Amino acid sequence: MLSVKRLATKGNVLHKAVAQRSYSHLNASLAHHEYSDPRHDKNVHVMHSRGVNILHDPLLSKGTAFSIAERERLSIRGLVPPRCQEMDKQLLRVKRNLDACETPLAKFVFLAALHDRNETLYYKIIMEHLEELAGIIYTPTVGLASQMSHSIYRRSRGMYFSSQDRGQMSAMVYNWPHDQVDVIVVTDGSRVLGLGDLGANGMQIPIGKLSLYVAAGGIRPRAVLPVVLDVGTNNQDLLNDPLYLGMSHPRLEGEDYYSFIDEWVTAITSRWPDTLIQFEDFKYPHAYNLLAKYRNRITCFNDDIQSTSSITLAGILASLKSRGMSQEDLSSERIICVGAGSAGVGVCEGIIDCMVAQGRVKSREEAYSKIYMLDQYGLLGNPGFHPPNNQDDPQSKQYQPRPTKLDDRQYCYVKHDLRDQMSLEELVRQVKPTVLLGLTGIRGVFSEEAVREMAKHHERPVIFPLSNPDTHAECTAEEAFKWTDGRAIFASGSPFKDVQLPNGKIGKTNQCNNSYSFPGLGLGITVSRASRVTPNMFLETARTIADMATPAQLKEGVLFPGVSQLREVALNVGTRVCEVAFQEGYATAILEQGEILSEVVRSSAYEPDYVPLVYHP
Ligand SMILES: O=C([O-])CC(=O)C(=O)O
Ligand SMILES: [Mg+2]
Repeated sequence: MLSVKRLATKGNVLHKAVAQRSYSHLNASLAHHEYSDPRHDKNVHVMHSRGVNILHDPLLSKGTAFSIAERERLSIRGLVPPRCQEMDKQLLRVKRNLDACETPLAKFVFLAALHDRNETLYYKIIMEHLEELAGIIYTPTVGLASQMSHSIYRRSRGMYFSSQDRGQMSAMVYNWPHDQVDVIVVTDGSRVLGLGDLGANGMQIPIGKLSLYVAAGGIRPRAVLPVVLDVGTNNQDLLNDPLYLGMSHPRLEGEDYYSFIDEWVTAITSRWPDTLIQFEDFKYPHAYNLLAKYRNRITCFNDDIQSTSSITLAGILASLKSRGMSQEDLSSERIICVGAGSAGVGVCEGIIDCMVAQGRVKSREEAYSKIYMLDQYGLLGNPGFHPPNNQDDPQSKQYQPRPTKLDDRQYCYVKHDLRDQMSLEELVRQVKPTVLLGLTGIRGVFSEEAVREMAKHHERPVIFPLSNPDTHAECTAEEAFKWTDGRAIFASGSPFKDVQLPNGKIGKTNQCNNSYSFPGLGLGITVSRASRVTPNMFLETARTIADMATPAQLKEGVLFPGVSQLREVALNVGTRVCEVAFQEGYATAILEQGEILSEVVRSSAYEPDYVPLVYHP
């Protein structure tokens, strides 16, 4: 294993070589090492081929920015317009064209095409306008783009493994052209955001997540791999659509499903043993079962369960400070979580982990007692407490037990002293929660009655409608502020604009999305080459982010730095995750004496700048 220090030195050697224009001494072994150097994108890129293919390779192309000397060196003289244009002019052109697109979906298609032509320029524009463009390449527009993916399809990106590839996957992985893959985001498209089963159309989600891994987390564009596992779909509209691009059969389930995933994991880890695998948008309970199966075997985590949990915990911890309390007061909160799927259960587990780690609860069971969970039927409560059905009154709501039993993870939240399936409104009246979390994927679940009731009992009710995209959030920011007379501390999964309040003040919104947590996690794991992703890494991610807002921001209800600061957030999180990886003994990179981790992490992060291209046959 090359140490972090030695990798840096290799980069410097190459850099010097370019400065002196003495390319001839770059021997094959250096050129080979260049491919395993996480920083080589910053220094020089050694090419083994030249000609028009370079123009058409989005990882290498500079479009009109190739210098005359480079055009000569790479045999592309005459294949681009005569004037060499630096990146600033290219950015101007791209931004003008982007602004002329009339709809968010048109912007999405435009940016995807840029991604396919010139990745450096794509990341430059994304990073310069992160706040504006995150809403296009990521939630909410990526949700619409996923629904429409088969209609807007232009060019393939990433890899698809489908039910027709069984038995072939360990050979197929070698079709991917890059030997080093640092991060894979994989989905089976079974629960895409709050939009349900979108089958192979789910590919837009790994692509969007990995764009943020690069833009915010500083992972190199050539080292990311988006993947769809196409095990069929139960979405009848897609199955009936002649343009749909995925397999045309219902989803594999049971043993067929799990052995399919197993074949894929084996194939991937045989080619890239130290890659980080992020499981994304798998439906409940597959999401949990896969995490339980692989978390202690390979470097992996589930984004919806673990990184959503981490950022939600960060939001609650920061909200404690903004309400004049300390983060250590977490276990004095009363939390209602509406949603008992992968994100709902995952978010609550993270909160419980933190309560236990803080040591203010006597047991994990006591921590569970602080969180009230509802599914689509209502509170997970005690069926025995239900009044008997009134057979004589056909109008009265008849109690029906849930059609499927709660599993062990959900069962931990059952409140034995409260009636099963109690409505949110009634529960709020009884419990007077301090925090309301929404992870249902259903607009309108946070009713006016429930929110107003909550606001009667607390000066600053914490209202987090976390479902994505914005059209599926449990309530809007306008509603939350209106129903609480502007007093809510508000965070949503997808962005909402700040709200002008009748008293002239501004109701500040926060975006509580896992894009604050996963890019830094990936950076920390890539730099430390951690072999496992551990609960402490998520806990520390939450603590790191919760400590970033200033006292003045907290006072106004701002919990996190804005989306434009995602790179800074990721560098902080990445450094902390790296430290945890070394402390817990999972780091396999070697840190030289005297190296400062935060600097190693910062200097490892990719920057979208054109680097000299050198031809070396
Ligand atoms: O993608 C997002 O915006 C957050 C997320 O993971 C989800 O909602 O599934
Ligand atoms: Mg997700």
